[in-house]
Amino acid sequence: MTILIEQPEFEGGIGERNKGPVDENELVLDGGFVVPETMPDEGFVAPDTNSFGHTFRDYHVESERQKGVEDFYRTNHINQTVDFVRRMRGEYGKLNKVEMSIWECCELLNEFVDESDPDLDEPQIEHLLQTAEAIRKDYPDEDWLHLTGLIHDLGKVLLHPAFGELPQWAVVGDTFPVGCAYDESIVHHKYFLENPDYKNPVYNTKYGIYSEGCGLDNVLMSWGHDDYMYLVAKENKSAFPSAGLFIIRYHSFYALHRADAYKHLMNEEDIENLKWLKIFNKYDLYSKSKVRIDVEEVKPYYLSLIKKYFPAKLKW
Ligand SMILES: O[C@H]1[C@H](O)[C@@H](O)[C@H](O)[C@@H](O)[C@H]1O
Ligand SMILES: [Fe+2]
Ligand SMILES: [Fe+2]
Repeated sequence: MTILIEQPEFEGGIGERNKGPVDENELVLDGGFVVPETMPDEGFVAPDTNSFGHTFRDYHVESERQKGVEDFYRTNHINQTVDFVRRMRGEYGKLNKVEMSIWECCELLNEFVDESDPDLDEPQIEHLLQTAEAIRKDYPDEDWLHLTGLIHDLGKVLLHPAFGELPQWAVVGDTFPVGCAYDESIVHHKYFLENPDYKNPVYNTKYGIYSEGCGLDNVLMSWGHDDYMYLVAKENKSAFPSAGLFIIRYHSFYALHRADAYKHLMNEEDIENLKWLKIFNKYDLYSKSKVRIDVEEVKPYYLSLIKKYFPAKLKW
């Protein structure tokens, strides 16, 4: 791994700002993948409870961990503004922090535990492999989807000192559009009241700075591991499909893929890609368990996928 640059300053004064109108990137649909209609008989079975014995994504259960999660969302919702997102995209979109392979990044994540997650407190590499292996059971032929499972959370590397050691609220948790009204279905919605954009008439309407059917790639999402990994995968990809990029960018956008909010911003391509995202979510969420994967055993398979879809070293 080559660390190219010292970490950027986090508060204020970050690099060039994205001043212009929303300048997001194009998602080109490959159209090559058709969602299979039948499922194999014996596949991944989603459990009823998470690794703490609670139902999944229950943000109101009484527990020590849940208090931390609620605290996390309070800070997240207060600070994720249009200005903040533009600043982060401008800075991290340069991809000039580190050069390393995908597998090196998986290993870097070993030390981090996600404070926003009520369902899992294992190191992240476990979660990546659990997700990928669960998908592999049910969709053995969709190797790009296995790889998506492996890499979808790699953006959490923003927590690492080489990436500016961003605070958890700027890296993990559910995501949502900024620049238009925050939908009520977003977890712990009440904390948006203290977000300066909440009172800004340019941003607090149904469409805000967007328009009907403008396409999600034109929408600024709250900043974190999803958007960052999307930028990395998009800029470094050789053969990785756009459905995979879509999953990476929106996998934490539960208001969309679980609550059907923000549909008015979607275009035709988004509607197609959402089918894959909904499939993916099952494995991302319900594979969270205490069952450990033997990393050395599955490593050769994932290295072969990485080689097929990405260059040996990526710019991060
Ligand atoms: O707590 C989790 C976690 O950070 C995941 O990586 C993210 O995708 C989820 O949406 C979030 O709620
Ligand atoms: Fe995630
Ligand atoms: Fe995940």
